This record gives sequence, structure tokens and C-alpha cells, in this order.
Amino acid sequence: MVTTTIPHPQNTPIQSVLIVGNYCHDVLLQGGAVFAETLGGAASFISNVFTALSVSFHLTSKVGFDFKYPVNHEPIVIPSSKTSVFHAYFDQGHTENAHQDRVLKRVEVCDPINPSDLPDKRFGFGMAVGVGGEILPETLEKMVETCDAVFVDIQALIRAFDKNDGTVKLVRLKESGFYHLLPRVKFLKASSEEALFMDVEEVRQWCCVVVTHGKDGCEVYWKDGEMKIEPFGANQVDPTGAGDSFLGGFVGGLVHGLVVPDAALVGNLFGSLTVGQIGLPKFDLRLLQRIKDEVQRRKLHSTCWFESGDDLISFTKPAGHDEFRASLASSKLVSRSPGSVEQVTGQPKLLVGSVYDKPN
Ligand SMILES: Nc1ncnc2c1ncn2[C@@H]1O[C@H](COP(=O)(O)OP(=O)(O)OP(=O)(O)O)[C@@H](O)[C@H]1O
Ligand SMILES: O[C@H]1[C@H](O)[C@@H](O)[C@H](O)[C@@H](O)[C@H]1O
Repeated sequence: MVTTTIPHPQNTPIQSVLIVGNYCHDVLLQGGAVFAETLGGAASFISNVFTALSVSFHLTSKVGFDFKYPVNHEPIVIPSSKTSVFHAYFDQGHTENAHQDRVLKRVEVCDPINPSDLPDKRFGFGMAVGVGGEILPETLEKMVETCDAVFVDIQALIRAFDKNDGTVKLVRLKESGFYHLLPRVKFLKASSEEALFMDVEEVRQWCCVVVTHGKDGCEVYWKDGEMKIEPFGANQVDPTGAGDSFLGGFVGGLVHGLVVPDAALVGNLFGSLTVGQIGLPKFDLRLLQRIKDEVQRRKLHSTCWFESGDDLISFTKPAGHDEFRASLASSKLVSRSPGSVEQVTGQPKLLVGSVYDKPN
């Protein structure tokens, strides 16, 4: 069995998670018109998945006086600031230095999250999941000091914003101001477009790199090996938040005691559930129960990270991995009925139409 020396958080049976990143308002546009407005930000998609998986967490997030969505975990409200706003244009074509399936513009920006905004306590897991440049190097530094295992979405580190219109551009990870902290980070998640801005071969020597590939699932790279994790099928109507929900499912799986390959399957599952809906997804309650049952069953049959007591995480696909995938896939087949949908955070506002066809 291939293992690596990632310590499990402090031998505590119940893992607490710190999520750091601002909520935002997302405005989705196509053909010059707004077709949806939703609650956004990686923090909102991840909390949505954690709530679905019954993972408890603390959230540090900032919004402005104009924040307009009801949420279960209250953000810090900055009276002198507006909430960060992103406009996502789905028909402006591809640019070389931007997200491929949409052009994103940050049109309002809330305050950054400072180290002093973080709670003064230790956490098993920390997640640095900024969207608008709100995570500062010193904030990530405090997270690696106070959390046993830190997970970073690369979008929190490498985004730059055009001075005139806020268009999101990416800078190389090496020039981001965060590079020196990578040896203290446990997992770095990047989409395939973002991965072009880093040297995966170099970074995997320090931390585990997870690259997501949209409908093709994801790949996990660590010092001594790599593996591909199979996707789940989906009818994509809006790709927004797929990567965030993936990360929520992945970390949620680890918190529940799954090994990395099995947790990555849970990540792929939540990514696939997210692209099937506009904005923040709502999950069918029976589907969630099936997923949680499968995760509990799986945990009983695999070497659990937290309970093994040997301070090692296995990166090898354990026996039964394919069966676990099949059982998760079959849980997607449970039908939706009125009243079985759990609404965990802000509702999207559909302005034009109800189904969006992904542009080529
Ligand atoms: N069309 C799809 N069908 C099935 N699964 C998908 C699809 N798109 C995304 N996923 C799942 O979601 C995960 C994350 O998707 P993706 O690689 O597009 O992330 P991303 O580009 O960071 O997303 P975003 O920036 O829109 O949040 C994938 O690894 C996959 O598991
Ligand atoms: O709500 C979305 C989502 O969090 C995406 O992952 C991020 O890329 C966008 O900037 C944000 O507006």
C-alpha cells in the first residue's frame, strides 16, 4: 500500500473545519442579458455540501451592507463596504488567461480577510477558498499555523483583476506571493485551466495536488504517484461552483474518515450534482441520506485515516473502490419528489429562462 506522511489532525475523533473565503453575489449573463442572480463564493458552495453531509464547520467570510441572501452561517458584515460581485459572461469566447467556460469579472470587492478575523482556536482542517483576492499571504500563514491540515483552492491564490473592468486573470503560482507557504499546505486543488499556471511536478513534492477535469472527473498527484478518479454523469446547465462543491465533497469525505481516492469520488459526485442546477444546488433529501449511508458503510470497510492511528493516509485505491463508486452512482437514481428537497442556503433568482445550455 502506498502511503505518505500526512499527519491526521491531532487524533481527535470529531473533526472541525474552518472555511475561509468571502460570500459573493453572482450575476450570470448571456446574450447581453442577465439570466440568473445567485449567492456565490466558494464558501457558500462548500457550506452547502458540508450541511448536506452533516459536517460541522466554522466559517470566516466578509460581506458588505448590501448582502442579500439568507445564510445559515452568518458572515462578518462590513458596513462601509459592498459585497463582492462577479459577473459571469457565458458567451464572450475564450481568453488565453481566463477561465475557459466563462469570462468572469469582479465588479465589486469586499474587504480582505485578515489574520485577526480568524478565530483564535485550533482546527483539524482549514480551507482557504477565496474568490476575489480576499485571502492574504499572512492569512494563509495563520491558517497553516492553526489548522492541522490546510486545503487550498488555487483560485484563492492566483487571481488578478483587470484595473478597468475587473476581468479575472490568472498569474503564475510562483509569482503569487503564496509560493513559500506551499510546503505547509496539505492539498492544493486546481481546475485543469488553473493547473497550467503551476508546475505540478514541483508542487506535488510538497503537497498533494488535485486537478479537476470537468466532466472527466479528477486526478490526484502526490509525491510518489498519481491516480485518476472516475466522474459521474450529469446534464450540465451551469458549471458555476462545480470545483467548490467538488472540494466540499472531497473534504467532507475525508472528515467522515474516507481515504483520499474514495473521498475524491464523493467530490466528483457533488461536482456532478452542482452542474445540473443553476447557482447553488439544492439536494434531494433521500439522495443525501443514500450518500451518507454509503459513506458510513464505506468507512467501515476501509482503513480510516483518523482511526487507524498510524498517522498515514493511503493514496492507493482500496479494495471495493469501484463498488463504492457504483453505489454512489446508483444513489443518484433516487427520484425527486416535492417536499424532499433540502434548501440549505440562499436561493438563486432566475430572471430569464430556467435552463441554460453550456456554450461550446
Ligand atoms: N459536466 C460534468 N459532468 C459530470 N461531472 C462534472 C461536470 N463538470 C464538473 N463535474 C465535476 O465537478 C468537478 C469540478 O469541475 P471543474 O473541473 O469544471 O471545476 P472548476 O472549473 O473549478 O469549476 P468552477 O470554476 O465552475 O467552480 C469535476 O472534477 C467533476 O467531478
Ligand atoms: O460563485 C462563484 C464560484 O465560487 C466560483 O468557483 C468562482 O470561480 C466565482 O468567482 C464565484 O463567483
